[in-house]
Amino acid sequence: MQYRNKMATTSDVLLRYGDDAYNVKDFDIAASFYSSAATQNVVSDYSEILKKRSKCYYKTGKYARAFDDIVEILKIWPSWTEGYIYAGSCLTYLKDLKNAMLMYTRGLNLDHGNEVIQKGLLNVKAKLSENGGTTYDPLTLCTQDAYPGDEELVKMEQTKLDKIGSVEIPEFLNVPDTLKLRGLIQSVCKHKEDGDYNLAESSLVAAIREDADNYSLCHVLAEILYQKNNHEKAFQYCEMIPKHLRSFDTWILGSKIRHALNAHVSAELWLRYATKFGGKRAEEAAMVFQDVRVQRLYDPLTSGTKVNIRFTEFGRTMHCTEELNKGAYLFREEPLIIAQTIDTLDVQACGHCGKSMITAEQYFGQGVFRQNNQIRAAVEKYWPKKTVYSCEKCETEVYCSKSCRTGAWEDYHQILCSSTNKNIDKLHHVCQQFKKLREENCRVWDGVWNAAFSPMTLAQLWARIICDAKRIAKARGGTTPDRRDMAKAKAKYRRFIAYGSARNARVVPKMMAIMREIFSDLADGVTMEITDKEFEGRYFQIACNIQEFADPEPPYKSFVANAKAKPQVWACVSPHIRSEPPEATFTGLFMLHACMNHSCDNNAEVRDRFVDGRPGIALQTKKTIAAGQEVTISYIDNQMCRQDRQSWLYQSYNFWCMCTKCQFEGDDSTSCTNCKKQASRDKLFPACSRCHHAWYCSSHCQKVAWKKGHKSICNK
Ligand SMILES: C[S@@+](CC[C@H](N)C(=O)[O-])C[C@H]1O[C@@H](n2cnc3c(N)ncnc32)[C@H](O)[C@@H]1O
Repeated sequence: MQYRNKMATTSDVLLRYGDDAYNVKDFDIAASFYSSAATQNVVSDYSEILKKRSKCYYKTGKYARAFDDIVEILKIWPSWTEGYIYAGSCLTYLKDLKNAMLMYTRGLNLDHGNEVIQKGLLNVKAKLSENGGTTYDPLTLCTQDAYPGDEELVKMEQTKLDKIGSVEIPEFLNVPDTLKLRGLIQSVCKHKEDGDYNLAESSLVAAIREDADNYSLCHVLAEILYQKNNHEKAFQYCEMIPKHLRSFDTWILGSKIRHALNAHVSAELWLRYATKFGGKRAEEAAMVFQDVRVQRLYDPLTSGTKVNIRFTEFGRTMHCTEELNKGAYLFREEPLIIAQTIDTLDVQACGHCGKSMITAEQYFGQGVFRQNNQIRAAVEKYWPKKTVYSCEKCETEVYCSKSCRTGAWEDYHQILCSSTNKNIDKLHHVCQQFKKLREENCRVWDGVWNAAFSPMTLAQLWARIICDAKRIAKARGGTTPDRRDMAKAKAKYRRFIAYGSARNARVVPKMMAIMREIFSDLADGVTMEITDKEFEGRYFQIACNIQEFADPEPPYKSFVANAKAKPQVWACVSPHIRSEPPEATFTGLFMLHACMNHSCDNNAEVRDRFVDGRPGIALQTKKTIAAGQEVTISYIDNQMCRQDRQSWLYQSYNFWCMCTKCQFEGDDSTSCTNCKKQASRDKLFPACSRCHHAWYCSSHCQKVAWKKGHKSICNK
């Protein structure tokens, strides 16, 4: 980076440049010249420039910036009705609906009959009621905190970036030739308009040589080079802009360039600046930050699959990378942690991998098994022989192999084994007691437990973190994990969103106490403090992301297949075959699966499948999914009516579903599903004759709704 003579270009010239660019609809360049003009105090009509610039921002979708300018103008000129319309519209785009309403209302106070304002207001009100007051805000749930090890990564990335170097600009002593500069800028605008980026690039290079202090030009050139995928050159021009002169857009552009150059952590660094200095646009920067982070964390996980993960207004979302037909598989995945569901604890299964080890006695029931010799003979011959490996110390947990037993010990059981942790028995006892309560249809055990998932899942999670931290400490030659080791061990779980409204630490204080006891007294000087916050956070992580799954090939399946092949055997076995056999079901946390949002009209389904020889899950399409389309699953039973679906989702996951099915199905015949008109008590609205899940006040409303979306969800 060279230091050059500063030579300001006068404001009226900058204004003219801006107008030239505006006239050829190059609003980005126009805005950058208006910005330069606005910073020069000699300009007589400041609000006129802001007006021009806000229009450029508005036209290029930079609504927060446009809004900021409009507010400035309104301070000078509060009776500018059009300003309130623009402001309302910007805020609507920015989803700040309450303030949008305020702006429109102020405009309406000035001009009561203004139809544009009235329309804007109606639109905002409709959007507000659509949102149903949801509080889900993925940006506040996903922080910008660095990951352990990011510091070292940034240094490595910077060394690589330094090698790209900077642009050599000769020292200028002469005053820029404004006429020549204007000509060059006009040709930049023209070439950009014609889509000829090569010519635009060479004119910009010449313009920068003429007026190297014009960092707007460096920004525009870097942007063009970035679009042309010439990331290294783009980086060089972006680097020319000194830190204190970088605009919000430059921080964003710089981060994109770094991201393209595989300097993902540096990109995050630039985006932190963009968020910090973004003012009203901070949210925009925060979205880009999360998207960059999501790509850095998830692209390695999705390589070789047919999906990718991106960040949208609904947080992490999964998308198809190619068009897929119904029945296609998207990916398979193994769980990060698993725990057997409380209801199925009687069915023997491997505690480490989840393989079913159901015995013939458990399957047929003790009575049948003991009294029926033929069954016992068939079992002897055809039931797969499984050796059960118990934990050698506690004999409580069982495994399907020696390697699972060793794996379990290394991964978590050394913390949760009653031989080393006396308090774990309390948790086992609670699980058994709660199982009994659930058999009596009790879903909540006051103060002890209230969730559908087993509390053992929580214990597993903490135990795995401790075991990982111990491994990390050992690898660096330490004996006891320190804070950094713990942070590293916890890092992978940061991918799981934690969202909910109940204060579970207060709702189930007895479980909190049990967990505190289990994790307070660990050997080797290791501690895990289960604070209220830690408990709440982990509880919600599990509640929001858990998935039930089971061994796809439990022993009875091969028994049935073998027995069926022998008619004589089958004749005696078949009367005892169970239509709903007892299953050992597990709940698990899966990294990719946890990125899938819910839709009541989901396009994919979770299947039980083996992954590397162990029970896991596979995602299968339910209908054709286009490339780029979001992949959704259902968190609930979609056969329920709209009202039930909505309340289940709100109670369990804290959001109001806004999927197509929820939008284009109604609740009952008392209101029109399309226009929301209320029916009179003696004349309710007729239902859609096909699906009976939508009600309309007129055939006009029915036709409108059909076209708008009912068509896609109307099933016989
Ligand atoms: C398994 S996560 C799905 C991925 C999530 N978007 C993320 O960023 O991690 C489940 C959480 O995502 C949110 N979510 C899922 N589907 C949604 C939807 N249709 N509308 C709003 N929020 C949704 C809820 O907060 C839910 O608890």
